[in-house]
Amino acid sequence: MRYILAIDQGTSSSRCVLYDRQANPVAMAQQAFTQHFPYPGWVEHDAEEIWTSQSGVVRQVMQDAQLQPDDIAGIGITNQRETTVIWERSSGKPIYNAIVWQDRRTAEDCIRLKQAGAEAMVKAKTGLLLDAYFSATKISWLLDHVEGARVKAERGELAFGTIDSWLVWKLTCGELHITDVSNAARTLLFNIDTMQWDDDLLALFDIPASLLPTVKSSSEIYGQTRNPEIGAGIPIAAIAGDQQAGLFGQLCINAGMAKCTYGTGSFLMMNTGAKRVASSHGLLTTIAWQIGDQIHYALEGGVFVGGAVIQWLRDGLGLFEQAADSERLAGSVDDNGGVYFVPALTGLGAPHWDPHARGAIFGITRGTTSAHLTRAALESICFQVDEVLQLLSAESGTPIVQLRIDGGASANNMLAQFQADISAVEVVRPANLETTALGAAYLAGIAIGLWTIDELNQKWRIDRSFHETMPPLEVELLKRHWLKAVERAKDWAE
Ligand SMILES: Nc1ncnc2c1ncn2[C@@H]1O[C@H](COP(=O)(O)OP(=O)(O)O)[C@@H](O)[C@H]1O
Ligand SMILES: O=P(O)(O)OC[C@H](O)CO
Repeated sequence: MRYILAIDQGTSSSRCVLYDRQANPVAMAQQAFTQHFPYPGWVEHDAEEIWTSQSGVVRQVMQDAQLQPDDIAGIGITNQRETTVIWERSSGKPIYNAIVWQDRRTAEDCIRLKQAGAEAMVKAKTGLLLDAYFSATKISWLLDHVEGARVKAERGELAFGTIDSWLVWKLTCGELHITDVSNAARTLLFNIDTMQWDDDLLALFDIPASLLPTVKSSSEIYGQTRNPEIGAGIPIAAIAGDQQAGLFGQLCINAGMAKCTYGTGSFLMMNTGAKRVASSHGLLTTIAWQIGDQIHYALEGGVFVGGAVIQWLRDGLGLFEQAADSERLAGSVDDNGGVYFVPALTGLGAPHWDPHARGAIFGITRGTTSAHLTRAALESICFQVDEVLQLLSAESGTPIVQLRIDGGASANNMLAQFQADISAVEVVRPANLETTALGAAYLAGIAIGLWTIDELNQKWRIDRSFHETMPPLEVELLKRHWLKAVERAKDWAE
């Protein structure tokens, strides 16, 4: 019996899931790690702690299932994207904490580059926008602010990687410095037409090419583990960014299929097949995956605060004890009572991209209760997703009729029903909600020859699907108020 091990390195925790030959999950371990917030708007992780938490859960799963390295046919890696690590090639030590995708410290740098007219080129080559979210300005910041870093980088002594590269480096004890196309496509340095690191972009951000990893496909045997903490000789067989792995794990394998992950943020992604669809409304064009020489592109919209608004009601306001209690509380009233909550707690992502927007609650009256507030918060997750969904349908030219959902907040039936109502789509929740790890495992199993895409497609199992029931006039009224609220929350912070 041989197993596939999926490493899922997320923003708040490191997870490991073990799958058997039929791709059934058989063991799982998870460990949270420290979030560092040194200044307002800054978010860092200790890259060494990422490794120790990740290797810890891998060891735990192997122990629980009583496995030796020989029992594992391959490892698939999936990871929080854009988060930037630079380390010394000789010692393998990071020169600074990892700068996390949520970190806004380079927002002003991006504004300056935009004012200098760089955005059109960046967008044409990368499919992305000039925003602090992506890796490039984080790399420049590290080179400019860590003493001696730029000189060392120019001498070829440093390596840059997103979290996948860092994990592969650690797994192979520095033998491999690689990434895959789906992660490279999030750096602002990778040309998604030529599928190469781009000299013009490297010059724009003043980044030496010697820092960069070699770019590989998302599903192939790159090499073997060498690290004694895990065990030697296990093939590393897949790498994909977590949203792209989620799209694959949801088996959205054909053009036009879309998924939404409702986690801390909400991430919508549509497979656009071999076609690169450009957006003129703030969506991102990106690479979904490469298998063999076949590349799938995707159109994406990321909403920064999704389930996190429920966390805030729980931890910041103490309205309930568990996130799941939000469903009962919100369900205790018939409607939102005219309350609209714009959860722009860290600014607004797609499609507005307003770093200066802030959270705001509108329509409060003397009759407003915690139940209305909670209902408005849940609805806000869906309104934000709906804005992206409508744009995805319009810009891709393929109206979304079915949305496959996953992530922690997708367990909330009220949320799923409201999404179906306001977006007029069938919302489908699969039986296995760990789609990110599953996608990484699928990609690894394909590389090893354990299964084919067609076989995987047979494994798709639905937990529940939700259909629209709300009268169109009511939907229109709700959306009109939502848009009014969003406009008022914009451009607040100075
Ligand atoms: N039943 C629920 N209803 C609404 N929100 C929920 C529910 N369960 C979890 N959440 C929210 O989902 C998020 C956790 O989802 P998860 O997929 O684990 O996130 P991540 O991978 O981003 O850490 C939290 O922000 C939490 O508030
Ligand atoms: O770790 P997650 O699930 O919050 O995902 C983070 C995304 O990859 C950021 O782009």
